Amino acid sequence: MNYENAIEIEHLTKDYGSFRLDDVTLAVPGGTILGLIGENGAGKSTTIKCILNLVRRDAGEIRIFGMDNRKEERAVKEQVAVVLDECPFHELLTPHMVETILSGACPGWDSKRFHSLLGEFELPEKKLVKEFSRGMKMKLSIAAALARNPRVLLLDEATSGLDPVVRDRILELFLDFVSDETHAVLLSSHITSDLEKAADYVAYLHRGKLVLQGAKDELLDEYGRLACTRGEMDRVDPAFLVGRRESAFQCEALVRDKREFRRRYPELAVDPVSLEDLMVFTVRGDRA
Ligand SMILES: Nc1ncnc2c1ncn2[C@@H]1O[C@H](COP(=O)(O)OP(=O)(O)OP(=O)(O)O)[C@@H](O)[C@H]1O
Repeated sequence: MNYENAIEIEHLTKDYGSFRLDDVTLAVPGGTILGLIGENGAGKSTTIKCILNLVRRDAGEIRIFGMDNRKEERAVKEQVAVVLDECPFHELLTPHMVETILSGACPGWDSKRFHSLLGEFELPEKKLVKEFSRGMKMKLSIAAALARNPRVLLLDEATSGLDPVVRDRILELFLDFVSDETHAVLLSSHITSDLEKAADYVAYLHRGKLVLQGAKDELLDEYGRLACTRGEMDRVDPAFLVGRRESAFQCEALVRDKREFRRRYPELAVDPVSLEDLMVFTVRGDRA
């Protein structure tokens, strides 16, 4: 791995007994957004907490722009801002008070940016956090994270409480953020359509293991969706198929190596896939 990478995770393992995050290796190059997808309990938050050192890993290495996240924890913390699915600010604070606290505590704090984001997100500066809706709390957390002027943004389900219009604007802000190659975003989300819009890379965690990862456009290009009769499906080389599902009327499966498949079976139609198809069929394949 080279140090153009903003985040490097190598062989990360965390064993909780009943759950094991198992040998996860991934990299997020500078200037890009990686979408971390996976079902509930797949290990997305555990991965993010390991990057932040909030959870002690059992094995593996994590580097932020080449800095070891344990040996150089302080320097790493200055470069990384995080938005978790819970608002980190006390209920009795106002955005104005949040700014007073964070401007003193965070060396790179950008007051102008914070105020402009508060304005854009229509967040009242003098209202108590406890009177905020879930979406308003999320927006405040995102505004505070961006105003810290980090190089790396980690977002754990940070857009899930937001309406589509606000989510769209926030994705634009993230895309804007990574237009600087010294920045990067790792965004975990169940909303795969958001990742389709914004992510350059996708990593799919399933039961603690990375089952799929790569450049989003390449993954969407490599796979296809096949719907045909059982007789047709039975003729297909199973090596092409992921997560076959049958009903009384038709068979469905994800097809890997779509181009080669089309060459071998020109009579069978293969449709484009979404990230959601990739998730659902891969899990189905695992259960089969
Ligand atoms: N402190 C802990 N002690 C024991 N097990 C834990 C602990 N924290 C998390 N786990 C387990 O680790 C597994 C992965 O949890 P994690 O929160 O990383 O999943 P996730 O992919 O973020 O899920 P979700 O999409 O539901 O937020 C779960 O089975 C969870 O119960």
